[in-house]
Amino acid sequence: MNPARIAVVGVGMMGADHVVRITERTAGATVAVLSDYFPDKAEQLAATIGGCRVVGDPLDAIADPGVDAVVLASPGPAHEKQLAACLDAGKPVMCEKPLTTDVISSLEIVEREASLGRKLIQVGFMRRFDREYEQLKSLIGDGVFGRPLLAHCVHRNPAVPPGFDSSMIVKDSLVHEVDVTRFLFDEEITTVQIITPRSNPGAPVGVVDPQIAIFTTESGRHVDVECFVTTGVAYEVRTELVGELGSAIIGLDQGLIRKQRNPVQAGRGDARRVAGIWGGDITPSFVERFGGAYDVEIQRWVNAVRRGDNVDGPGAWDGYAAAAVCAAAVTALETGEPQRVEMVSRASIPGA
Ligand SMILES: NC(=O)c1ccc[n+]([C@@H]2O[C@H](COP(=O)([O-])OP(=O)(O)OC[C@H]3O[C@@H](n4cnc5c(N)ncnc54)[C@H](O)[C@@H]3O)[C@@H](O)[C@H]2O)c1
Ligand SMILES: O[C@H]1[C@H](O)[C@@H](O)[C@H](O)[C@@H](O)[C@H]1O
Repeated sequence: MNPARIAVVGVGMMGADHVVRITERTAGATVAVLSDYFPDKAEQLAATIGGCRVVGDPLDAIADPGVDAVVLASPGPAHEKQLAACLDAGKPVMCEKPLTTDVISSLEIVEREASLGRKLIQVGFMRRFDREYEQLKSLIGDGVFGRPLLAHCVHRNPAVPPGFDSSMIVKDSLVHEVDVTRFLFDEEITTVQIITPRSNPGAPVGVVDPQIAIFTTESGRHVDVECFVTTGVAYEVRTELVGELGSAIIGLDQGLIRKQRNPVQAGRGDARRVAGIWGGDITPSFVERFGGAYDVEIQRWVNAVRRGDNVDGPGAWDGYAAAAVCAAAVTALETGEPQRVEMVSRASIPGA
């Protein structure tokens, strides 16, 4: 089978990382074309990897007959047009989150893809490919903790780029916990509230940081998230899942830590930690924390592309659902009131 010929559109931090990933660590794929709003940037990167062409206009890169599939790592506002071009060309695309930057255009993309009868879009919610998140998901599937009841999440960044505002904490950072909630519990989020404690003096002027988000899901589960993006410390992403019969936490550099009723002494309220100690390293950024997850994400996507299958990772619907929750969360942030998430039903779009 020939390698999949990939165009990478947008070669900034994330795009350049994917170029190295595809070139050095992905089987069955080759970077054929690079494209960026600043072609010089693409030229410089192309010179370091060799064997690929630079195409100035991203839409030409997508339509290029020498390209089988596209990695979109341009900024969110560029995604709508570029995704539409991928659908028009019938090419699979791995689109970094967000799908698009608003709910209406996200829904349009869902409808457009559904009308083709093929799943071409994967959204870059890489946590679904992280080993620890996969372990949490399997624990739920195995019923080890009975039914899951709630989750507590922490999402801390040492710093954010210039221009990052309060709503971007929702749309750029909290969006990952939105997807984690939907992934773990397999149901939609129905309400969202944002609580704003006293702001960190180290946050840029006007940026409301930290934020505490509270989600309620269709079946009444609760998820709370501390999103704090200017800690000045390190990159910390933790999720603790609490079920009827026990709990488990990931993100402590200890692997998954489980607490459950002692099977021997069950009934006496006894609990034991199955593994782990406190302490360990904290990753400096998402590149280290989720490097393995990005590798798996891209490899599985490439495998699906080569088989000619529908992509099987998080798709356009997941991107739309995340956009709908984030829109409600931004309103919740602005008003201080809990908000209902407004979404169309999936069943109303055949093929979505
Ligand atoms: N999954 C994750 O953990 C993760 C992490 C970081 C960023 N992201 C996402 O990746 C995308 C890129 O983020 P980044 O941090 O690499 O940003 P970046 O600013 O470092 O890179 C973006 C690149 O796109 C180029 N560009 C701008 N407009 C363009 C256009 N219309 N067409 C093509 N190229 C264009 C820029 O010149 C730049 O080189 C965003 O959607 C972001 O949300 C995801
Ligand atoms: O764009 C990044 C990226 O999505 C990271 O995974 C997230 O942890 C950061 O908060 C966000 O700014």
